[in-house]
Amino acid sequence: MTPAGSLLVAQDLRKTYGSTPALDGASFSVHPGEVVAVMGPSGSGKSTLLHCLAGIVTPDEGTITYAGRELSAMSDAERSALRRSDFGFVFQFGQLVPELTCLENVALPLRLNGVRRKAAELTARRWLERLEVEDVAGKRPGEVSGGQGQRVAVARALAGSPKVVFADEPTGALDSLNGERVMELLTESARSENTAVVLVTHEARVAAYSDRDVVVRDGRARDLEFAV
Ligand SMILES: Nc1ncnc2c1ncn2[C@@H]1O[C@H](COP(=O)(O)OP(=O)(O)OP(=O)(O)O)[C@@H](O)[C@H]1O
Repeated sequence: MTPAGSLLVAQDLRKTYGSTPALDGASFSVHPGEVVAVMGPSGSGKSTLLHCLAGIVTPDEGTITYAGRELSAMSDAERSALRRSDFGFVFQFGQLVPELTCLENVALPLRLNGVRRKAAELTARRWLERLEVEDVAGKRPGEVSGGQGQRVAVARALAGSPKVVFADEPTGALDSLNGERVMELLTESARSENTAVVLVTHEARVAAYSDRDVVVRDGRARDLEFAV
C-alpha cells in the first residue's frame, strides 16, 4: 500500500485477545477528507481495527501513523489529547451523556478543548441546525428519538472540527429512512469540512456513502477494488 498523502496509516496490525486473533496483518490508510467504509462479516476484526486506528486499543504488532506521528510513540496522555483535538466518534448507541442536554452534549468536546461556554454553545447550536435537530437543543438524550439522538451524536462528533471521524455502525439502531438521512448528513458535513470518515458497517446501503470500501476478513483488510 502506498501511504503517500495519507493522514492515517496502519501497517501490518496484529492483535490477539487470549487465543482469539482479532487482527492478523491488517493494513489500512485514509486520506484527508476521504470517506472509507470498513466492511466484513461479524467477528472479522472491523471494530478492533477502528479502535486501533483511533488509539483506543494498542495493537500487539504493527504501526499506526497519524499525520506523520506514530501512535505507539506517544504517551497515554498525548494519545488522549490527540483524540480530543483531532478525532470525533459516532457509535451505535449510548454515547450521549444522559444528564446533559443535547446542546450541552454537542458543546462538551469543545469545552474539553478549552473553548469558553458561550462560544462552545454557539458552535453547538449551529451544528444542531445543520443536522436538522435544533428543536431538541434543550432536551436530554432520554427525551429524543433514536434518529434525533444519532443526529445529535453526529453534531457532537463534528463540532470540534476533527480531522477524522470514526463511526462504528452509526445507523445500526435506526430504521432505513433515518439511517440514510444520518449518513447523508454525516458524509455531506464531513466532506465540506475536509474531515476523513472511517465508517464500520456491515450494510452495503450504508457503505454506498463512502468513497472507497475496505473489506476485513479474518483480521486482514484490503481494498475492495483490489479484492475482485
Ligand atoms: N475486548 C475483547 N475481548 C476478547 N475478544 C475480543 C474483544 N474484542 C474483540 N474480540 C474478538 O476479536 C474478534 C474480532 O472482533 P471485532 O469486534 O473486531 O469484529 P467485528 O468485525 O467488528 O464484529 P461485529 O461486526 O460483530 O461487530 C472476534 O472474535 C471477537 O470475539
